[in-house]
Amino acid sequence: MLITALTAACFLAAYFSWSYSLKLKSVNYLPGMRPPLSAISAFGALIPTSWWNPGLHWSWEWRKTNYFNYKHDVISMVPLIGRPIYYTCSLPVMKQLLKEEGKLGHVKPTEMTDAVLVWGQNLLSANGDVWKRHRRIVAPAITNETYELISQQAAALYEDMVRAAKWENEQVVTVNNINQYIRRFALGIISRCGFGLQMAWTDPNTKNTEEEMSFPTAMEWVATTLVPWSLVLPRWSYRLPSKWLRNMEHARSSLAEYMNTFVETKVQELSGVTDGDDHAQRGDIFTRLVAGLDRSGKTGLEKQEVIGNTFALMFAGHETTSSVLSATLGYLAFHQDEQEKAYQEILAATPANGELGTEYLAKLTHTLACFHESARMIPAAHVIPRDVIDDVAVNVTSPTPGTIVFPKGSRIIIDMVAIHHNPETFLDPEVWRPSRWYGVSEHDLTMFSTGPRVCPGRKFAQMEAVSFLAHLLRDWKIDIEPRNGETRKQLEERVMGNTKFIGLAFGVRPVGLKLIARK
Ligand code: HEM
Repeated sequence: MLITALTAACFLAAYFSWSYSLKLKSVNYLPGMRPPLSAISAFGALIPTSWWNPGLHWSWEWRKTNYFNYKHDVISMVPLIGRPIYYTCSLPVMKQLLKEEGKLGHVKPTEMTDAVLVWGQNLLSANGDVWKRHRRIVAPAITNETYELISQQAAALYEDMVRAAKWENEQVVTVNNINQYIRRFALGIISRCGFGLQMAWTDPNTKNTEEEMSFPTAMEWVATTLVPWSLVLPRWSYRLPSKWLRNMEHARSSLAEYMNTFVETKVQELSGVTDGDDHAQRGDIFTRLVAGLDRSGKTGLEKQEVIGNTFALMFAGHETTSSVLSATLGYLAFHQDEQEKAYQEILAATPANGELGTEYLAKLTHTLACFHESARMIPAAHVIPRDVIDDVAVNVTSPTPGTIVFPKGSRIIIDMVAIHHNPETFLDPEVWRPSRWYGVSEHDLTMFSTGPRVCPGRKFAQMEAVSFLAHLLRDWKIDIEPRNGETRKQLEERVMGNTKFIGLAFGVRPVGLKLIARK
């Protein structure tokens, strides 16, 4: 018995050592991490970052020293259990990989995009020709009219927020969790401007009973809980006797029903539109997507694809922007001089009637730079994963100039945290300095990626962020209270260094702020 067990153990050890040596060979023995579990496997991600397990947060936790002190453009992670992965902290490598990706045909790993496929194929998850068709229809659906709508709706939502929170007559307000307000604001903006859904600040349908769940609540559950957990949990588990799992299933089915109704209603609305009417051309994003339903072949979307894209845009469009906006407010509270600059800029741009339209927002370059700098410090889209379908060669400069070939079938993770904290690219990367974004061209706003799959919601996010900041900073000076004799520096490290995943977006944990009325 003992001999059998020992022999089995020997075989197992020999097998592991043989398969591990193959994995090392597959990455050409490129230096890097050799953990027991992959950082993006279900178990590896759930275990906190520590010396033996990189975990989901390794890139952030070790951001000051990663990639052998940023002396290697590309490293490999070869886990004992799980597939080997290349990671890069180099902006030039990212550009080489993504610039031509339409031609090179990289694909997004399905395990990492399946979670947003539940409602139908969509721009976020699709690859190849399917992606091209979705991109052709979805990206142009965000138009100048959308940006105009954002500036109008941001003003209305901001007023609703102040009223609902009863801040109107207050001189000083203490907010324990500004992120909550911003999340609701961002969901309100994408619902109203993207999909013409007049989501009120205070949800009248707050009962959220077993039978009925409101749209915002269902969206919140799905975006922050169902999507990330569905990467780990099997589908059947939603039927297990647990209130939490039941809620998740309830949220999924409620959202499916809402989205189905939205599409049906919009189809009926559009069926009343005569040929000469350009209503569909002028409409919000959703109207344009539904207008594409009738078409076929290369220019059309199926009903389930319209629903898939509706969800994808809602999802991609609110968690990311709200994460960066929360971080921006945190940084502005710590950097009073930069906040004052933004305030003066906003005052100078505000017309006599107080209305901030798109033309005034275009003048808020410093305010926008504060948003960009926060997106650099804490990138909401923290990784860009790709599988290459052919050998791909890239030029590197560190540790020595040369070429690295990623063999066909390999997985590469473009590490957005490391790219944005790499001192070779960003001088003093740990310093929050908005001026580094002054005059930077749209194509170099790295936090929105680059190449054909660059974020189509970039301008949407910028308009939304600047509109919100313009209203809030005009009315309130924001500050943050130290605790137990902390210095401002220590406080900043504690608050802004404390990050987590909100759904699939990366962001700062709840930030508590003091708002002091400007008048
Ligand atoms: C601060 C806010 C945002 C940031 C930092 C951000 C960042 C990014 C990044 C880095 C990508 C590339 C991901 C990849 O290729 O794997 C991306 C893609 C995407 N983003 Fe954004 N995004 C933001 C806001 C938005 C908004 C507001 C929308 C919609 C209204 C949106 C919709 C999308 C979509 C649909 C894609 C997939 C595009 C494709 O694959 O062709 N994003 N975003």
